[in-house]
Amino acid sequence: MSDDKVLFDRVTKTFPVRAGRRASAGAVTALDQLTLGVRPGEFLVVVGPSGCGKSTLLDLLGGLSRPTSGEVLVDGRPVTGPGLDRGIVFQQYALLPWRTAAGNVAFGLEAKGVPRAERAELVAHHLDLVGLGGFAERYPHELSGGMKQRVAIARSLAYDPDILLMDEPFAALDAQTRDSLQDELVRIWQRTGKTIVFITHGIDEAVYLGQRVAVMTSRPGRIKQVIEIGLGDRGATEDVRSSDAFRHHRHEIWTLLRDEVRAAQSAERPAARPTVGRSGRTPWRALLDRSTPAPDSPGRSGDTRPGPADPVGVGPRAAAPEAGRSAGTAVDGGRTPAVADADADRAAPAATRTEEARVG
Ligand SMILES: Nc1ncnc2c1ncn2[C@@H]1O[C@H](COP(=O)(O)OP(=O)(O)OP(=O)(O)O)[C@@H](O)[C@H]1O
Repeated sequence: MSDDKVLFDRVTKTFPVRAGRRASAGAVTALDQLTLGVRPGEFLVVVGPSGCGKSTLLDLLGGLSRPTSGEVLVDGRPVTGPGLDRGIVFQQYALLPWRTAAGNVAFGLEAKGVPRAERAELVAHHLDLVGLGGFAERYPHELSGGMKQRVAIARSLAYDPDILLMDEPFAALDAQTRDSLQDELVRIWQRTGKTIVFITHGIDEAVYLGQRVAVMTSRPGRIKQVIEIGLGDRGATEDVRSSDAFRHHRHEIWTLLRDEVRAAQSAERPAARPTVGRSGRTPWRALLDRSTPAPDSPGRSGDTRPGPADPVGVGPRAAAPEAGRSAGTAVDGGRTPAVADADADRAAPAATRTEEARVG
């Protein structure tokens, strides 16, 4: 038996796709024979091009869907559904608007049957842990985006899962809030010793947070390479993001991702002729140039972020409360094929607009 806390063992996941206006019915292979181990207590970050199957991977580990073949194992046992041993934090906070911060953190504890007094203690402890000790009685609409995400993290930690699954949790936040939440997350991880699996579009975020970074191929997703990050103690160095080691890892991951991003972007527009802008470059080249400069180029260190400067994604994905990721349930509890089609339809014009903005 492996010593891994989590093991994706030759996992394949396909989704049936209904016939649409422009396509016949078929199947999408999101993950193909993917194998990845996560060590106990490890902070593992997964990065990859848009649509390569990152969220599918996390959903499988969360027990929100099942592999088509292969196995997802936690402590050597197959995952058969959601469980309190795994807490999930999505990009959208998914807080209950009618409950205060404390009420939201208490939610999972109530479901677990934790007695009232113990619950109050755990709620207070975890709100303190995320720096929200003074905000227990605030409702979600009275909290900033960063505070809401802190509440979501506190809620997931409060029922003491072994593994924290995080699907682009900071992608919707501004850069400053994101930086401080990254620091807090590292501190929380060091204090709690949880195993963390963190999905991101951001290379800098991956390098800053991860002990190891797993780089995925374009769809169908596999693990292209796993990079050991040697930055030492984040808290001990004044500005880790400016260090040579940070730049080295950033460049290493960017190089691995470059070809995958190209492949993913051309797959999104199979029928379209490449548009050549005034620069003489194709849109994907312009996107890479604009959003992911050569990592060691001057003045851009620390700049590769999800969002506008996102090198490998096309924007936020919707997230649903912990009961299931998707609002649509037509196929396998994930996004409906109709929504997936619509995503693909939107992607090409967006890319073209970016090119126009750049060269126009
Ligand atoms: N329920 C579903 N039905 C059909 N196709 C799906 C479903 N869920 C995901 N897919 C497809 O599987 C592939 C992987 O999707 P997934 O959301 O896991 O990618 P991702 O890497 O997380 O993307 P992004 O970075 O853009 O969020 C995509 O092509 C997506 O359209």
